[in-house]
Amino acid sequence: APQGGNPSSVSSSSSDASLTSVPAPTVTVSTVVASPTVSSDATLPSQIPDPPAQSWCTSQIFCAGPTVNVAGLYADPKTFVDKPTSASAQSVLANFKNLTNSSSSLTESQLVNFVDSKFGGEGTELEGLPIPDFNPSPSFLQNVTDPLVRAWSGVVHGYWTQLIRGTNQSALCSEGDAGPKCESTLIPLNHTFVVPGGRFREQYYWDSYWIVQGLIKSELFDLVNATLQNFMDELETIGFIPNGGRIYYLNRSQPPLFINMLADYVSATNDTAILDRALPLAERELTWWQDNRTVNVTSPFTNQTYAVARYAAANTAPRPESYLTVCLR
Ligand SMILES: OC[C@H]1O[C@H](O[C@H]2O[C@H](CO)[C@@H](O)[C@H](O)[C@H]2O)[C@H](O)[C@@H](O)[C@@H]1O
Repeated sequence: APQGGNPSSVSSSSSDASLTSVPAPTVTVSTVVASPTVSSDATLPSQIPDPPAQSWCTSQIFCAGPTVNVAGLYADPKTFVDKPTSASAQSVLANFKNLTNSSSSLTESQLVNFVDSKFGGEGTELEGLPIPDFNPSPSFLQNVTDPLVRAWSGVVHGYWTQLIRGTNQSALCSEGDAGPKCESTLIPLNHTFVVPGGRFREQYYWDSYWIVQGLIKSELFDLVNATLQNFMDELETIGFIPNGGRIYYLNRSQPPLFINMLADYVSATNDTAILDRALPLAERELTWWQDNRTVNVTSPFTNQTYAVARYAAANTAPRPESYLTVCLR
């Protein structure tokens, strides 16, 4: 949903013939324009120390280094960190340095101009995708007896068409022959995925567990498979499944529900072939939790020692996507 300011949209819609019985989806990917709460000639607070560098996110634009987010340009600090640069990181950083060197007191409007000229729309590395063979009337709907609830369930079922994303390969920041073209916080995924929506533009770990429950009811099994393939890719390349599909989530996890999603998918489809790849990776995830998130706790009452898994993050800086929210507390 738009989050303040006049929405500027990048839309994609489907004309897939199999969707003729439901309205073709129009997916708004990019939404927000700057809406600072102070006047445009207000100067930025000086002497704000840079967030300390974090080994799990070395981006000097989005995680460490001087941050644009001190200016509060957007109602939601996640907006800025979801904007890919439109030039190489090196040139964006040099430009920012010039700007701060040339003026002892940078103003809000100078910063708005800088961001508008050096960054693209948030989420533009993603694209809305149609659902091939979307069935507007899956069998679970026939079992809903109350006509009002059935109609409402049909509307909710239709929301899937708004939430399907892929990595927009043509907008992806990657190092080509001529060097890096841009920098982005997106963790690119090879397969289609389902997003929670609104400011949550990427795949999330435990949201996907609930999403999978719904996709199975909606008979969208290929999307469940794609969700699992993305998580398996992450287990292979990252070693665990991060909180969400952005680099600023790389030190956080969510409840490890991959194995539950896998079990639900296999029960619903009998696609046991997936297990060849999935089971060793499920083991790898368990080992990661044992090695990285498990502590021994001894009961003062029984003197028994238990291995307890818990959430933890090695972090000494504000969360990039919640920068001012944390700093103003
Ligand atoms: O629906 C996605 C997730 O939304 C919330 O958490 C996310 O936003 C928080 C603030 O930016 C951030 O700290 C957290 O790491 C993100 O996952 C919600 O709390 C989650 O339960 C949910 O998965």
